[in-house]
Amino acid sequence: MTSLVLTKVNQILEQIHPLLATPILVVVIVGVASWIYTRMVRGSYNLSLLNKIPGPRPLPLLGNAIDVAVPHQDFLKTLTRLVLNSGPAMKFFLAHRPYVVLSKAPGFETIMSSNKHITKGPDYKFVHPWLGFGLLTSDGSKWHSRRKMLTPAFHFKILEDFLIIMNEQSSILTNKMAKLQPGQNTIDMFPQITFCALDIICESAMGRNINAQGNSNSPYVQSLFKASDIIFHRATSPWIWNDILFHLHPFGWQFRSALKVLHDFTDNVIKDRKALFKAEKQKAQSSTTKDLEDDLMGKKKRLAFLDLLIEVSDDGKILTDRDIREEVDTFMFEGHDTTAANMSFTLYLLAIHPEIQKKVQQELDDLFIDDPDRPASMDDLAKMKYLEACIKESLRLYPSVPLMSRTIHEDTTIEGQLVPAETNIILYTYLLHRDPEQFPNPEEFDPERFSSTKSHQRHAYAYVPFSAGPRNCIGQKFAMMEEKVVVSSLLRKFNLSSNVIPSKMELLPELILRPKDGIQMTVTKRS
Ligand code: HEM
Repeated sequence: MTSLVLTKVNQILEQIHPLLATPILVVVIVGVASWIYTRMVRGSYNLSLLNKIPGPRPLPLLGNAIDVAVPHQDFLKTLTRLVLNSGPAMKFFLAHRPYVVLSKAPGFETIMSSNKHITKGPDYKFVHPWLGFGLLTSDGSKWHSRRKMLTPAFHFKILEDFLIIMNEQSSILTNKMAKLQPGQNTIDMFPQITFCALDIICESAMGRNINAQGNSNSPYVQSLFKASDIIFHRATSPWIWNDILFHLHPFGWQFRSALKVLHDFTDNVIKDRKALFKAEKQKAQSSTTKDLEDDLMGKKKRLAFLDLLIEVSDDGKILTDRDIREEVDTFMFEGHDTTAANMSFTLYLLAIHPEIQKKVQQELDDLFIDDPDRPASMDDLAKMKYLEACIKESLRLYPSVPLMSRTIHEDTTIEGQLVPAETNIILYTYLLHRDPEQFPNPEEFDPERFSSTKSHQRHAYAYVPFSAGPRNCIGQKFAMMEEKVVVSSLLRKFNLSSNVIPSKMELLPELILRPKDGIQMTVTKRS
Protein backbone atom coordinates (compact mmCIF):
# COMPACT_ATOMS: atom_id res chain seq x y z
CA MET A 1 0.00 0.00 0.00
CA THR A 2 2.78 2.42 0.94
CA SER A 3 4.43 1.74 -2.43
CA LEU A 4 1.12 2.59 -4.11
CA VAL A 5 1.12 5.98 -2.40
CA LEU A 6 4.75 6.65 -3.34
CA THR A 7 4.09 5.76 -6.99
CA LYS A 8 1.06 8.05 -7.06
CA VAL A 9 3.02 10.94 -5.51
CA ASN A 10 5.81 10.32 -8.03
CA GLN A 11 3.33 10.57 -10.92
CA ILE A 12 1.85 13.81 -9.59
CA LEU A 13 5.29 15.39 -9.11
CA GLU A 14 6.34 14.32 -12.58
CA GLN A 15 3.38 16.21 -14.00
CA ILE A 16 4.33 19.34 -12.05
CA HIS A 17 8.02 19.21 -13.01
CA PRO A 18 10.13 16.20 -14.11
CA LEU A 19 13.04 17.25 -11.87
CA LEU A 20 10.86 17.03 -8.81
CA ALA A 21 10.27 13.33 -9.41
CA THR A 22 13.58 12.08 -8.03
CA PRO A 23 13.25 9.23 -5.49
CA ILE A 24 14.93 11.22 -2.68
CA LEU A 25 12.59 14.17 -3.12
CA VAL A 26 9.57 11.88 -3.19
CA VAL A 27 10.62 10.20 0.06
CA VAL A 28 11.29 13.60 1.69
CA ILE A 29 7.93 15.03 0.60
CA VAL A 30 6.00 11.94 1.73
CA GLY A 31 7.93 11.95 5.02
CA VAL A 32 7.18 15.62 5.74
CA ALA A 33 3.52 15.21 4.76
CA SER A 34 3.20 12.14 7.01
CA TRP A 35 4.77 14.05 9.89
CA ILE A 36 2.35 16.98 9.43
CA TYR A 37 -0.54 14.53 9.16
CA THR A 38 0.48 12.71 12.34
CA ARG A 39 0.86 16.03 14.17
CA MET A 40 -2.59 17.05 13.00
CA VAL A 41 -4.10 13.81 14.25
CA ARG A 42 -2.22 13.97 17.54
CA GLY A 43 -3.27 17.57 17.96
CA SER A 44 -6.98 16.98 17.63
CA TYR A 45 -7.67 13.32 18.41
CA ASN A 46 -6.55 10.87 21.07
CA LEU A 47 -4.58 8.47 18.89
CA SER A 48 -3.45 6.22 21.70
CA LEU A 49 -7.09 5.35 22.48
CA LEU A 50 -8.07 5.14 18.83
CA ASN A 51 -5.20 2.76 18.05
CA LYS A 52 -6.64 0.22 20.48
CA ILE A 53 -9.91 -0.05 18.53
CA PRO A 54 -9.82 -2.73 15.84
CA GLY A 55 -10.01 -1.72 12.19
CA PRO A 56 -8.17 -1.76 8.88
CA ARG A 57 -4.65 -0.31 8.93
CA PRO A 58 -4.67 3.36 7.83
CA LEU A 59 -2.20 4.87 5.35
CA PRO A 60 -0.39 8.15 5.97
CA LEU A 61 -2.42 11.14 4.71
CA LEU A 62 -5.22 9.08 3.19
CA GLY A 63 -6.23 7.09 6.23
CA ASN A 64 -8.49 4.29 4.95
CA ALA A 65 -9.85 6.29 2.02
CA ILE A 66 -8.58 3.64 -0.40
CA ASP A 67 -10.40 0.88 1.51
CA VAL A 68 -13.78 2.62 1.20
CA ALA A 69 -13.33 4.45 -2.12
CA VAL A 70 -15.31 1.91 -4.14
CA PRO A 71 -18.12 2.41 -6.68
CA HIS A 72 -21.29 3.48 -4.86
CA GLN A 73 -23.10 0.23 -5.56
CA ASP A 74 -20.27 -1.70 -3.82
CA PHE A 75 -20.10 0.52 -0.75
CA LEU A 76 -22.45 -1.46 1.53
CA LYS A 77 -20.79 -4.76 0.66
CA THR A 78 -17.33 -3.27 1.25
CA LEU A 79 -18.24 -1.67 4.57
CA THR A 80 -19.96 -4.89 5.69
CA ARG A 81 -16.84 -6.92 4.87
CA LEU A 82 -14.57 -4.52 6.79
CA VAL A 83 -16.89 -4.51 9.81
CA LEU A 84 -17.23 -8.29 9.88
CA ASN A 85 -13.43 -8.57 9.85
CA SER A 86 -13.06 -6.18 12.80
CA GLY A 87 -16.03 -6.55 15.15
CA PRO A 88 -19.02 -4.57 16.44
CA ALA A 89 -16.96 -1.38 16.92
CA MET A 90 -14.64 -0.79 13.96
CA LYS A 91 -12.37 2.21 13.58
CA PHE A 92 -11.24 3.74 10.32
CA PHE A 93 -9.84 7.10 9.19
CA LEU A 94 -10.82 9.34 6.31
CA ALA A 95 -7.68 11.43 5.94
CA HIS A 96 -7.06 12.48 9.59
CA ARG A 97 -10.70 12.17 10.67
CA PRO A 98 -11.51 9.10 12.83
CA TYR A 99 -14.76 7.14 12.55
CA VAL A 100 -16.08 4.22 14.60
CA VAL A 101 -18.70 2.07 12.91
CA LEU A 102 -21.23 0.35 15.19
CA SER A 103 -23.22 -2.61 13.93
CA LYS A 104 -24.72 -4.37 16.96
CA ALA A 105 -27.56 -3.50 19.33
CA PRO A 106 -25.53 -2.75 22.52
CA GLY A 107 -23.42 -0.13 20.68
CA PHE A 108 -26.55 1.45 19.20
CA GLU A 109 -28.06 1.59 22.68
CA THR A 110 -25.04 3.41 24.13
CA ILE A 111 -25.36 6.19 21.55
CA MET A 112 -29.08 6.38 20.90
CA SER A 113 -30.34 6.15 24.46
CA SER A 114 -28.10 8.97 25.64
CA ASN A 115 -29.11 12.61 26.00
CA LYS A 116 -25.46 13.60 25.53
CA HIS A 117 -24.69 12.07 22.14
CA ILE A 118 -27.13 14.10 20.08
CA THR A 119 -24.70 16.03 17.87
CA LYS A 120 -24.95 14.97 14.24
CA GLY A 121 -21.80 13.97 12.32
CA PRO A 122 -19.82 16.33 10.03
CA ASP A 123 -21.50 15.15 6.79
CA TYR A 124 -24.79 16.83 7.82
CA LYS A 125 -23.13 20.16 7.09
CA PHE A 126 -23.90 19.63 3.40
CA VAL A 127 -27.63 20.01 4.04
CA HIS A 128 -27.23 23.20 6.11
CA PRO A 129 -27.51 25.59 3.13
CA TRP A 130 -30.94 24.11 2.41
CA LEU A 131 -32.34 23.19 5.84
CA GLY A 132 -30.40 25.61 8.01
CA PHE A 133 -30.39 24.38 11.61
CA GLY A 134 -33.83 22.84 11.82
CA LEU A 135 -34.91 19.83 13.84
CA LEU A 136 -32.81 17.33 11.86
CA THR A 137 -29.54 19.23 11.93
CA SER A 138 -29.51 21.32 15.11
CA ASP A 139 -28.33 20.25 18.55
CA GLY A 140 -28.13 21.58 22.12
CA SER A 141 -30.80 23.89 23.46
CA LYS A 142 -32.03 24.91 20.01
CA TRP A 143 -32.84 21.30 19.16
CA HIS A 144 -34.48 20.75 22.58
CA SER A 145 -36.81 23.70 22.26
CA ARG A 146 -37.71 22.95 18.63
CA ARG A 147 -38.44 19.31 19.43
CA LYS A 148 -40.71 20.35 22.29
CA MET A 149 -42.43 22.88 20.07
CA LEU A 150 -43.02 20.46 17.18
CA THR A 151 -44.02 17.33 19.09
CA PRO A 152 -47.70 18.38 19.38
CA ALA A 153 -47.89 18.64 15.56
CA PHE A 154 -47.44 14.87 15.34
CA HIS A 155 -50.17 14.05 17.82
CA PHE A 156 -52.49 11.27 16.67
CA LYS A 157 -55.47 13.63 16.58
CA ILE A 158 -53.70 16.08 14.30
CA LEU A 159 -52.34 13.39 12.01
CA GLU A 160 -55.91 12.23 11.43
CA ASP A 161 -56.50 15.40 9.37
CA PHE A 162 -53.85 14.34 6.88
CA LEU A 163 -55.70 11.12 6.09
CA ILE A 164 -57.81 12.94 3.47
CA ILE A 165 -54.69 14.03 1.59
CA MET A 166 -53.20 10.53 1.78
CA ASN A 167 -56.38 8.93 0.43
CA GLU A 168 -56.73 11.51 -2.36
CA GLN A 169 -53.16 11.09 -3.57
CA SER A 170 -53.40 7.28 -3.36
CA SER A 171 -56.46 7.39 -5.51
CA ILE A 172 -54.61 9.49 -8.14
CA LEU A 173 -51.85 6.85 -8.09
CA THR A 174 -54.24 3.90 -8.45
CA ASN A 175 -56.06 5.67 -11.30
CA LYS A 176 -52.73 6.12 -13.08
CA MET A 177 -51.95 2.43 -12.61
CA ALA A 178 -55.40 1.43 -13.85
CA LYS A 179 -54.65 3.15 -17.18
CA LEU A 180 -51.61 0.95 -17.87
CA GLN A 181 -52.39 -1.24 -20.87
CA PRO A 182 -51.43 -4.94 -20.89
CA GLY A 183 -47.99 -5.18 -22.46
CA GLN A 184 -47.03 -1.79 -21.02
CA ASN A 185 -47.77 -2.60 -17.43
CA THR A 186 -44.21 -3.43 -16.38
CA ILE A 187 -42.87 -0.19 -14.96
CA ASP A 188 -40.32 1.22 -12.54
CA MET A 189 -42.49 1.82 -9.47
CA PHE A 190 -39.90 3.86 -7.61
CA PRO A 191 -40.54 7.25 -9.32
CA GLN A 192 -44.32 6.73 -9.34
CA ILE A 193 -44.35 6.17 -5.60
CA THR A 194 -41.91 9.05 -5.06
CA PHE A 195 -44.21 11.56 -6.83
CA CYS A 196 -47.14 10.36 -4.74
CA ALA A 197 -45.13 10.69 -1.49
CA LEU A 198 -44.00 14.15 -2.56
CA ASP A 199 -47.57 15.32 -3.14
CA ILE A 200 -48.62 13.95 0.25
CA ILE A 201 -45.84 15.61 2.25
CA CYS A 202 -46.05 18.91 0.38
CA GLU A 203 -49.75 19.30 1.05
CA SER A 204 -49.36 18.11 4.65
CA ALA A 205 -46.36 20.32 5.42
CA MET A 206 -47.37 23.47 3.54
CA GLY A 207 -51.02 23.07 2.57
CA ARG A 208 -50.01 23.37 -1.12
CA ASN A 209 -50.67 20.84 -3.83
CA ILE A 210 -47.67 20.69 -6.20
CA ASN A 211 -49.21 17.93 -8.32
CA ALA A 212 -45.94 16.04 -8.81
CA GLN A 213 -47.99 13.03 -9.87
CA GLY A 214 -49.43 15.04 -12.76
CA ASN A 215 -46.42 17.18 -13.60
CA SER A 216 -43.07 15.96 -12.36
CA ASN A 217 -41.31 18.65 -14.41
CA SER A 218 -42.41 21.52 -12.17
CA PRO A 219 -39.47 23.73 -11.11
CA TYR A 220 -40.06 22.94 -7.42
CA VAL A 221 -40.00 19.16 -7.94
CA GLN A 222 -36.97 19.32 -10.24
CA SER A 223 -35.08 21.60 -7.82
CA LEU A 224 -35.82 19.27 -4.93
CA PHE A 225 -34.35 16.32 -6.83
CA LYS A 226 -31.39 18.42 -7.99
CA ALA A 227 -30.55 19.69 -4.50
CA SER A 228 -30.75 16.16 -2.99
CA ASP A 229 -28.59 14.78 -5.77
CA ILE A 230 -25.90 17.43 -5.36
CA ILE A 231 -25.82 17.04 -1.57
CA PHE A 232 -25.12 13.34 -2.01
CA HIS A 233 -22.42 13.92 -4.64
CA ARG A 234 -20.76 16.55 -2.51
CA ALA A 235 -20.73 14.30 0.55
CA THR A 236 -18.87 11.66 -1.47
CA SER A 237 -16.45 14.05 -3.27
CA PRO A 238 -13.82 15.33 -0.78
CA TRP A 239 -12.46 17.87 -3.32
CA ILE A 240 -15.68 19.91 -3.02
CA TRP A 241 -16.12 19.62 0.76
CA ASN A 242 -14.50 23.01 1.13
CA ASP A 243 -17.14 25.76 0.75
CA ILE A 244 -15.05 27.99 -1.52
CA LEU A 245 -14.13 25.13 -3.87
CA PHE A 246 -17.75 23.98 -3.92
CA HIS A 247 -19.00 27.44 -4.84
CA LEU A 248 -16.54 27.60 -7.72
CA HIS A 249 -17.54 24.13 -8.98
CA PRO A 250 -20.47 23.75 -11.46
CA PHE A 251 -22.31 21.78 -8.72
CA GLY A 252 -22.03 24.89 -6.54
CA TRP A 253 -23.94 27.20 -8.86
CA GLN A 254 -26.48 24.49 -9.79
CA PHE A 255 -27.06 24.00 -6.07
CA ARG A 256 -27.52 27.71 -5.46
CA SER A 257 -30.06 28.02 -8.25
CA ALA A 258 -32.00 24.94 -7.00
CA LEU A 259 -31.99 26.37 -3.46
CA LYS A 260 -33.33 29.67 -4.72
CA VAL A 261 -36.36 27.92 -6.22
CA LEU A 262 -36.91 25.84 -3.06
CA HIS A 263 -36.51 28.72 -0.62
CA ASP A 264 -38.60 31.15 -2.70
CA PHE A 265 -41.38 28.58 -2.86
CA THR A 266 -41.41 28.01 0.91
CA ASP A 267 -41.11 31.75 1.63
CA ASN A 268 -44.14 32.50 -0.54
CA VAL A 269 -46.23 29.78 1.06
CA ILE A 270 -45.30 31.07 4.53
CA LYS A 271 -46.27 34.61 3.51
CA ASP A 272 -49.64 33.49 2.12
CA ARG A 273 -50.53 31.30 5.05
CA LYS A 274 -49.50 33.94 7.57
CA ALA A 275 -51.86 36.39 5.93
CA LEU A 276 -54.63 33.79 6.07
CA PHE A 277 -53.79 33.00 9.68
CA LYS A 278 -53.98 36.67 10.65
CA ALA A 279 -57.36 37.04 9.03
CA GLU A 280 -58.66 33.91 10.78
CA LYS A 281 -57.28 35.04 14.12
CA GLN A 282 -59.04 38.34 13.89
CA LYS A 283 -62.28 36.42 13.44
CA ALA A 284 -61.72 34.08 16.37
CA GLN A 285 -60.07 36.16 19.11
CA SER A 286 -61.40 33.85 21.81
CA SER A 287 -58.99 31.03 20.96
CA THR A 288 -55.85 33.05 21.79
CA THR A 289 -55.69 32.19 25.47
CA LYS A 290 -56.21 28.46 25.06
CA ASP A 291 -53.51 25.87 25.44
CA LEU A 292 -51.80 25.36 22.08
CA GLU A 293 -52.33 21.64 21.78
CA ASP A 294 -56.02 21.73 22.78
CA ASP A 295 -56.49 24.66 20.50
CA LEU A 296 -55.13 22.78 17.52
CA MET A 297 -57.16 19.70 18.27
CA GLY A 298 -60.29 21.65 18.86
CA LYS A 299 -60.21 23.21 15.45
CA LYS A 300 -62.16 21.55 12.67
CA LYS A 301 -59.34 21.34 10.17
CA ARG A 302 -55.55 21.78 10.22
CA LEU A 303 -54.29 21.41 6.75
CA ALA A 304 -50.59 21.90 7.29
CA PHE A 305 -47.76 21.51 9.81
CA LEU A 306 -46.94 25.06 8.82
CA ASP A 307 -50.02 26.28 10.70
CA LEU A 308 -48.64 25.02 13.98
CA LEU A 309 -45.38 26.81 13.34
CA ILE A 310 -47.13 30.05 12.50
CA GLU A 311 -49.25 29.69 15.60
CA VAL A 312 -46.27 29.20 17.94
CA SER A 313 -44.14 31.81 16.14
CA ASP A 314 -45.93 34.64 17.94
CA ASP A 315 -45.48 36.91 14.97
CA GLY A 316 -41.72 36.49 14.76
CA LYS A 317 -41.01 36.79 18.51
CA ILE A 318 -40.48 33.04 19.05
CA LEU A 319 -39.86 31.85 15.50
CA THR A 320 -38.83 34.09 12.62
CA ASP A 321 -39.95 33.34 9.07
CA ARG A 322 -36.48 31.92 8.48
CA ASP A 323 -36.92 29.53 11.46
CA ILE A 324 -40.29 28.43 10.11
CA ARG A 325 -38.77 27.81 6.69
CA GLU A 326 -36.05 25.62 8.22
CA GLU A 327 -38.64 23.33 9.73
CA VAL A 328 -40.95 23.18 6.72
CA ASP A 329 -37.98 22.43 4.44
CA THR A 330 -36.83 19.76 6.90
CA PHE A 331 -40.21 18.02 6.67
CA MET A 332 -40.05 18.18 2.88
CA PHE A 333 -36.53 16.77 2.88
CA GLU A 334 -37.05 14.03 5.50
CA GLY A 335 -40.63 13.24 4.66
CA HIS A 336 -40.75 12.17 1.02
CA ASP A 337 -37.76 10.02 0.00
CA THR A 338 -37.82 7.97 3.19
CA THR A 339 -41.44 6.92 2.85
CA ALA A 340 -41.16 6.53 -0.94
CA ALA A 341 -38.21 4.14 -0.59
CA ASN A 342 -39.94 2.09 2.08
CA MET A 343 -43.21 1.84 0.12
CA SER A 344 -41.34 0.84 -3.05
CA PHE A 345 -39.33 -1.86 -1.28
CA THR A 346 -42.45 -3.15 0.49
CA LEU A 347 -44.32 -3.45 -2.82
CA TYR A 348 -41.30 -5.14 -4.36
CA LEU A 349 -40.98 -7.70 -1.54
CA LEU A 350 -44.69 -8.48 -1.83
CA ALA A 351 -44.32 -8.75 -5.61
CA ILE A 352 -41.67 -11.46 -5.27
CA HIS A 353 -43.53 -13.26 -2.45
CA PRO A 354 -46.97 -13.90 -3.98
CA GLU A 355 -48.18 -16.01 -1.04
CA ILE A 356 -47.47 -13.16 1.41
CA GLN A 357 -49.08 -10.66 -1.00
CA LYS A 358 -52.23 -12.84 -1.01
CA LYS A 359 -52.35 -12.79 2.79
CA VAL A 360 -52.17 -8.98 2.79
CA GLN A 361 -54.91 -8.80 0.15
CA GLN A 362 -57.06 -11.16 2.23
CA GLU A 363 -56.68 -8.85 5.22
CA LEU A 364 -57.68 -5.86 3.07
CA ASP A 365 -60.59 -7.66 1.40
CA ASP A 366 -62.00 -8.51 4.83
CA LEU A 367 -61.68 -4.91 5.98
CA PHE A 368 -63.21 -3.35 2.88
CA ILE A 369 -65.88 -5.98 2.32
CA ASP A 370 -68.59 -3.27 2.50
CA ASP A 371 -67.06 -1.15 -0.28
CA PRO A 372 -63.70 -2.00 -1.86
CA ASP A 373 -63.37 1.53 -3.32
CA ARG A 374 -63.93 3.63 -0.21
CA PRO A 375 -61.11 5.65 1.38
CA ALA A 376 -59.30 4.10 4.35
CA SER A 377 -60.26 5.32 7.84
CA MET A 378 -58.02 5.52 10.93
CA ASP A 379 -59.88 2.49 12.23
CA ASP A 380 -59.01 0.53 9.07
CA LEU A 381 -55.36 1.48 9.40
CA ALA A 382 -55.24 0.24 13.00
CA LYS A 383 -56.57 -3.11 11.82
CA MET A 384 -54.00 -3.60 9.02
CA LYS A 385 -51.78 -5.67 11.31
CA TYR A 386 -50.32 -8.01 8.73
CA LEU A 387 -49.59 -5.20 6.28
CA GLU A 388 -47.87 -3.35 9.13
CA ALA A 389 -45.67 -6.39 9.79
CA CYS A 390 -44.74 -6.46 6.08
CA ILE A 391 -43.82 -2.76 6.09
CA LYS A 392 -41.70 -3.25 9.22
CA GLU A 393 -39.94 -6.28 7.77
CA SER A 394 -39.26 -4.32 4.59
CA LEU A 395 -37.72 -1.53 6.70
CA ARG A 396 -35.54 -4.14 8.37
CA LEU A 397 -34.13 -5.42 5.08
CA TYR A 398 -34.06 -2.06 3.33
CA PRO A 399 -33.87 0.67 6.00
CA SER A 400 -34.53 3.99 4.23
CA VAL A 401 -31.71 5.50 6.31
CA PRO A 402 -29.02 2.78 6.15
CA LEU A 403 -26.35 4.79 8.00
CA MET A 404 -26.50 7.65 10.51
CA SER A 405 -23.72 9.56 12.17
CA ARG A 406 -23.02 11.37 15.41
CA THR A 407 -20.00 13.13 16.90
CA ILE A 408 -19.34 12.30 20.54
CA HIS A 409 -17.96 15.06 22.76
CA GLU A 410 -16.63 12.96 25.62
CA ASP A 411 -14.67 9.71 25.98
CA THR A 412 -17.26 6.92 25.95
CA THR A 413 -17.07 3.17 26.42
CA ILE A 414 -18.84 1.52 23.51
CA GLU A 415 -18.88 -2.25 22.96
CA GLY A 416 -16.09 -2.55 25.55
CA GLN A 417 -13.83 -0.06 23.71
CA LEU A 418 -12.96 3.36 25.10
CA VAL A 419 -13.76 5.70 22.20
CA PRO A 420 -12.19 9.15 22.57
CA ALA A 421 -14.08 12.44 22.42
CA GLU A 422 -14.59 14.05 18.98
CA THR A 423 -14.73 10.69 17.20
CA ASN A 424 -17.46 10.38 14.58
CA ILE A 425 -19.74 7.46 15.20
CA ILE A 426 -21.41 5.69 12.28
CA LEU A 427 -24.54 3.79 13.18
CA TYR A 428 -24.70 1.11 10.51
CA THR A 429 -28.40 0.21 10.61
CA TYR A 430 -28.29 -1.81 7.40
CA LEU A 431 -25.96 -4.36 9.07
CA LEU A 432 -27.56 -4.11 12.52
CA HIS A 433 -30.81 -5.36 10.95
CA ARG A 434 -28.97 -8.38 9.54
CA ASP A 435 -27.57 -9.63 12.83
CA PRO A 436 -28.31 -13.40 12.74
CA GLU A 437 -28.45 -13.56 16.54
CA GLN A 438 -31.42 -11.16 16.50
CA PHE A 439 -32.90 -12.12 13.12
CA PRO A 440 -32.21 -15.77 12.18
CA ASN A 441 -31.88 -16.22 8.36
CA PRO A 442 -31.51 -12.46 8.09
CA GLU A 443 -31.82 -12.23 4.29
CA GLU A 444 -35.23 -13.93 4.34
CA PHE A 445 -38.36 -11.74 4.09
CA ASP A 446 -40.48 -12.98 6.98
CA PRO A 447 -43.16 -10.57 8.30
CA GLU A 448 -43.88 -13.01 11.15
CA ARG A 449 -40.78 -11.62 12.86
CA PHE A 450 -42.98 -8.68 13.79
CA SER A 451 -45.69 -10.70 15.45
CA SER A 452 -46.03 -9.41 19.01
CA THR A 453 -44.39 -12.46 20.64
CA LYS A 454 -41.31 -12.50 18.42
CA SER A 455 -40.70 -8.73 18.72
CA HIS A 456 -40.39 -9.11 22.50
CA GLN A 457 -37.61 -11.66 22.20
CA ARG A 458 -35.20 -9.14 20.67
CA HIS A 459 -32.82 -6.56 22.10
CA ALA A 460 -34.63 -3.20 22.33
CA TYR A 461 -32.10 -1.61 19.93
CA ALA A 462 -31.90 -4.50 17.44
CA TYR A 463 -34.41 -2.83 15.12
CA VAL A 464 -34.22 0.95 14.76
CA PRO A 465 -35.26 2.08 11.24
CA PHE A 466 -36.61 5.31 12.74
CA SER A 467 -33.62 5.68 15.05
CA ALA A 468 -34.48 5.56 18.78
CA GLY A 469 -34.13 7.58 21.95
CA PRO A 470 -34.33 11.38 22.11
CA ARG A 471 -33.36 11.92 18.44
CA ASN A 472 -35.74 9.40 16.97
CA CYS A 473 -37.87 10.20 13.93
CA ILE A 474 -40.62 12.62 14.80
CA GLY A 475 -42.52 11.62 11.64
CA GLN A 476 -42.75 7.87 12.16
CA LYS A 477 -46.50 7.74 12.87
CA PHE A 478 -47.17 9.96 9.87
CA ALA A 479 -44.95 7.66 7.76
CA MET A 480 -46.71 4.48 8.85
CA MET A 481 -50.12 6.03 8.20
CA GLU A 482 -49.14 7.20 4.74
CA GLU A 483 -47.59 3.89 3.80
CA LYS A 484 -50.58 1.86 4.90
CA VAL A 485 -52.93 4.11 2.93
CA VAL A 486 -50.88 4.03 -0.29
CA VAL A 487 -49.83 0.36 -0.22
CA SER A 488 -53.30 -0.85 0.76
CA SER A 489 -54.94 1.21 -2.02
CA LEU A 490 -52.69 -0.43 -4.60
CA LEU A 491 -53.07 -3.97 -3.27
CA ARG A 492 -56.86 -3.71 -3.07
CA LYS A 493 -56.91 -3.16 -6.83
CA PHE A 494 -53.81 -4.78 -8.29
CA ASN A 495 -51.60 -7.85 -8.19
CA LEU A 496 -47.89 -7.16 -8.37
CA SER A 497 -45.07 -9.32 -9.67
CA SER A 498 -41.41 -8.73 -10.42
CA ASN A 499 -38.53 -10.61 -12.04
CA VAL A 500 -35.89 -8.64 -10.15
CA ILE A 501 -33.84 -10.98 -7.95
CA PRO A 502 -32.95 -9.49 -4.53
CA SER A 503 -29.31 -10.64 -4.63
CA LYS A 504 -28.90 -9.01 -8.06
CA MET A 505 -30.41 -5.66 -7.02
CA GLU A 506 -27.66 -3.08 -6.62
CA LEU A 507 -28.28 -0.77 -3.68
CA LEU A 508 -27.00 2.78 -3.41
CA PRO A 509 -26.64 4.25 0.07
CA GLU A 510 -27.37 7.82 -1.08
CA LEU A 511 -29.30 10.23 1.14
CA ILE A 512 -31.63 7.27 1.42
CA LEU A 513 -31.21 3.64 0.37
CA ARG A 514 -32.09 3.41 -3.31
CA PRO A 515 -32.08 0.65 -5.94
CA LYS A 516 -29.52 1.66 -8.60
CA ASP A 517 -31.75 0.65 -11.52
CA GLY A 518 -35.14 1.37 -9.96
CA ILE A 519 -37.57 -1.54 -9.37
CA GLN A 520 -39.41 -2.97 -12.34
CA MET A 521 -42.78 -4.42 -11.38
CA THR A 522 -45.71 -5.75 -13.35
CA VAL A 523 -49.04 -4.29 -12.27
CA THR A 524 -52.13 -6.35 -13.16
CA LYS A 525 -55.75 -5.54 -12.27
CA ARG A 526 -57.23 -7.98 -9.76
CA SER A 527 -60.20 -9.90 -11.09
C1 HEM B 1 -40.28 5.43 6.42
C2 HEM B 1 -40.16 6.72 6.65
C3 HEM B 1 -39.12 7.34 7.52
C4 HEM B 1 -37.97 6.82 8.02
C5 HEM B 1 -37.41 5.42 7.82
C6 HEM B 1 -37.34 7.84 8.82
C7 HEM B 1 -36.16 7.67 9.51
C8 HEM B 1 -35.57 8.64 10.29
C9 HEM B 1 -34.33 8.47 11.00
C10 HEM B 1 -33.48 7.21 10.98
C11 HEM B 1 -34.08 9.62 11.67
C12 HEM B 1 -32.85 9.93 12.51
C13 HEM B 1 -31.84 10.58 11.60
C14 HEM B 1 -30.53 10.88 12.26
O1 HEM B 1 -30.35 10.67 13.46
O2 HEM B 1 -29.66 11.36 11.56
C15 HEM B 1 -35.16 10.53 11.38
C16 HEM B 1 -35.26 11.80 11.89
C17 HEM B 1 -36.24 12.69 11.53
N1 HEM B 1 -37.32 12.44 10.73
FE1 HEM B 1 -37.78 10.69 9.85
N2 HEM B 1 -38.10 8.97 8.77
C18 HEM B 1 -39.21 8.71 8.00
C19 HEM B 1 -40.24 9.58 7.73
C20 HEM B 1 -40.33 10.88 8.18
C21 HEM B 1 -41.42 11.78 7.90
C22 HEM B 1 -42.66 11.41 7.07
C23 HEM B 1 -41.12 12.97 8.49
C24 HEM B 1 -41.91 14.26 8.53
C25 HEM B 1 -43.16 14.36 8.27
C26 HEM B 1 -39.84 12.80 9.16
C27 HEM B 1 -39.19 13.79 9.87
C28 HEM B 1 -38.04 13.60 10.60
C29 HEM B 1 -37.40 14.65 11.36
C30 HEM B 1 -37.86 16.10 11.48
C31 HEM B 1 -36.28 14.09 11.97
C32 HEM B 1 -35.30 14.74 12.93
C33 HEM B 1 -35.80 14.48 14.35
C34 HEM B 1 -34.89 15.03 15.43
O3 HEM B 1 -33.68 14.99 15.28
O4 HEM B 1 -35.44 15.47 16.46
N3 HEM B 1 -39.41 11.53 8.95
N4 HEM B 1 -36.06 9.91 10.55
